[in-house]
Amino acid sequence: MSLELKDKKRTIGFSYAWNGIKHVIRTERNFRFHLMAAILVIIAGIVFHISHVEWSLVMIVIGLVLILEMINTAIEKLIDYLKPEINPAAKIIKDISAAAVLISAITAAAIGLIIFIPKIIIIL
Ligand SMILES: Nc1ncnc2c1ncn2[C@@H]1O[C@H](COP(=O)(O)OP(=O)(O)OP(=O)(O)O)[C@@H](O)[C@H]1O
Repeated sequence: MSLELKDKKRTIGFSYAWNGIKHVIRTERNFRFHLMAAILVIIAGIVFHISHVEWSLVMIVIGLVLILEMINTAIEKLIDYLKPEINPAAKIIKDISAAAVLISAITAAAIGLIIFIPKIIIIL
């Protein structure tokens, strides 16, 4: 495959991914909430001068929550496409997918508290 064709395919791949990101921002309230929370945590990280290791942990959990929120949305859409009617299997698939997001959010909140609470206590 020529270098030019490879570049073109890569650009098209990015544009599809960007399209997916725009879609979840526009349509998913939970995703917007997690994105806002991520922005606030990044601002807090700058304000409190967190360390490189702390930044790495913050970035990992922010990525984890946003990625799982997107996968959850994709699973919901897939189920709605394949099984739009009420169905017990559809229910449990969606419930498990939502539970994955919840666990990632709890993990992120726990890491946020571990990093920021001691810094807030020092200020107070
Ligand atoms: N086809 C279905 N059959 C049975 N239960 C369903 C079905 N679709 C959704 N549910 C139940 O409703 C819950 C909410 O599903 P829904 O697709 O509305 O997602 P949501 O959490 O409201 O996400 P969003 O707000 O992003 O649409 C599911 O977790 C599941 O328990």
